[in-house]
Amino acid sequence: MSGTVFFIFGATGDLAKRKLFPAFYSLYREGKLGDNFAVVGLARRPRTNEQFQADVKHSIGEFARYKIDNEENWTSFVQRFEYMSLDINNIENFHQLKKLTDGLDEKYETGGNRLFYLALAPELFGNVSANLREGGLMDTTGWHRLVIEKPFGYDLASAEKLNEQLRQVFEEKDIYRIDHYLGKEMVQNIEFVRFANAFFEPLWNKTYIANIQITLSETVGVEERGGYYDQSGALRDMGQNHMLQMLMMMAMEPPSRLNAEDIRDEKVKVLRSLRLLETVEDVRSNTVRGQYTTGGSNGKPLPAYRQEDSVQPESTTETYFAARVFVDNFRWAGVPFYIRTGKRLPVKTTEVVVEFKNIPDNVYLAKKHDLQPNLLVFRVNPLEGIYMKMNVKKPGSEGVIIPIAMDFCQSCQIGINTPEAYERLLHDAQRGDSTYFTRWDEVALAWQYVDRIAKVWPLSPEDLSMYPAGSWGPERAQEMLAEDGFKWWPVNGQNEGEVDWIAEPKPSVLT
Ligand SMILES: NC(=O)C1=CN([C@@H]2O[C@H](COP(=O)(O)OP(=O)(O)OC[C@H]3O[C@@H](n4cnc5c(N)ncnc54)[C@H](OP(=O)(O)O)[C@@H]3O)[C@@H](O)[C@H]2O)C=CC1
Ligand SMILES: O=C1O[C@H](COP(=O)(O)O)[C@@H](O)[C@H](O)[C@H]1O
Repeated sequence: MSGTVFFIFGATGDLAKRKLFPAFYSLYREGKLGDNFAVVGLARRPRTNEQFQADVKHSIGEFARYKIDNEENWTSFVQRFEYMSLDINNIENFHQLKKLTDGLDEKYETGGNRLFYLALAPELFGNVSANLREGGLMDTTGWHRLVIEKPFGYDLASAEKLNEQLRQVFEEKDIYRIDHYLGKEMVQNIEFVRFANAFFEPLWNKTYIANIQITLSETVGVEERGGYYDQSGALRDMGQNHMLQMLMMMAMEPPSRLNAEDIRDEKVKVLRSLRLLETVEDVRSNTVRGQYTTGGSNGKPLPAYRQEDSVQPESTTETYFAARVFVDNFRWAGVPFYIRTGKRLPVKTTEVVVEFKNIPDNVYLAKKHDLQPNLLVFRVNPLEGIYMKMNVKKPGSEGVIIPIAMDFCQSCQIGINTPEAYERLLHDAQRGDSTYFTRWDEVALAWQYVDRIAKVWPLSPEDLSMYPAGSWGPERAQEMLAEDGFKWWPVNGQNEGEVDWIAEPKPSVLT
């Protein structure tokens, strides 16, 4: 592993505390950081190195996968963390940072390699990159990479502006735009399951697949992020990035070579094939939006979105979003991809369901009453695994067909040792692998798709449906699938009060 100085801009913030410091520790424990590294924490508030190291220890104690159980090992890790108080807008601070870093390069023999991680509010991204150059931090012979958090812009125009600012300092190949869903084990697994299995690969098309459903449901509300979220909403917060990324992974063609550019080329082709929602009516009939009102979960009352901190009392921001998306290419002609996400839904889960078409008319189908389609389900979060729903003969019966599940629960087997998304992504950025980061053309095309929807929504304010916190969101989302003869399949064994089919399958009786 090449030597590296990591810079965490926003080192006193929530992301650094909950995700980044624990990720560093896991990578260190697994020997993935090498010996030649240092971490510089940067934010405005004053901290001594000792205070900062104590913060890092606290964060790791609370959030890391590994316990701190060896004092010598811990000391060798934490002494590499230094803190400097820096204001993004103060160029003098960047000159001081250069001096500090030149010393660290020498001390840890990093070869001048620098990884700048911006765990900051997006409006600061442009200034940081300009000041990195002005402050001389790019003047070394090693590599210089920028890791940048989402959101990347608010719409296509603002994303373009930000991209131009970054490109004045960094080449595209050195910009690592984070979408943490791409760091999730099961999202990465999609392409392996698809392309490494003879019984899926040939079926992965319009002839055999009826529809694909992607659900990202959350039980939480907007927590402390009301100010940001009220400007953003579910479409921009989750739709533009995580949901379209998963859709791309499901729909892309196999890449010719397993390298970052070839894989991302294939993903981009999916975005280019998305059927744009051209007219107001297209948007209205293919999207659903909602906002939670007061409700409850497990007997606990929950406030309405409009009562949350930093949210406008008359806000029309959507906290729920669903859409019917078409990928207009040969493979997917006519196959709907349904996507939905929302806050304050009944369960926290991310799942992708592939519903296969019914088998051709044969003796079973001709006599069937309640034969259910085969499903392949990717469980992404919080459970990780894959299950398949199949039809089999009920043991001991005469022709009773029951659906059964073949369930591979990866997280049950690997448990707490599953690497966190941020660990993988940090490690990939250090070793220069940008496969699971979003390239500029992906970001731009995703905004182009989302912008059209966002522009049209205000024209039909009556389409914003209110749903009680703790429910499954607007009824219209069920109707949208019913129009096509489909329904949302239960996620995590729950949906609209249905009985979990795994627990209590309804038999189809052959007469
Ligand atoms: N938290 C999360 O789980 C997630 C966060 N993100 C994204 O990550 C980024 C950071 O989020 P989060 O950690 O939650 O935000 P926080 O508000 O918790 O932290 C912001 C950080 O920025 C620093 N900061 C603010 N202004 C300046 C300045 N002028 N100069 C230097 N430092 C400054 C703050 O420190 P100080 O006040 O001391 O200067 C603080 O360390 C955002 O882009 C967010 O959208 C993305 C996904 C998840
Ligand atoms: O990017 C975001 O993701 C989280 C959900 O992430 P998960 O890994 O917990 O599923 C979401 O809560 C947040 O609003 C959004 O900004």
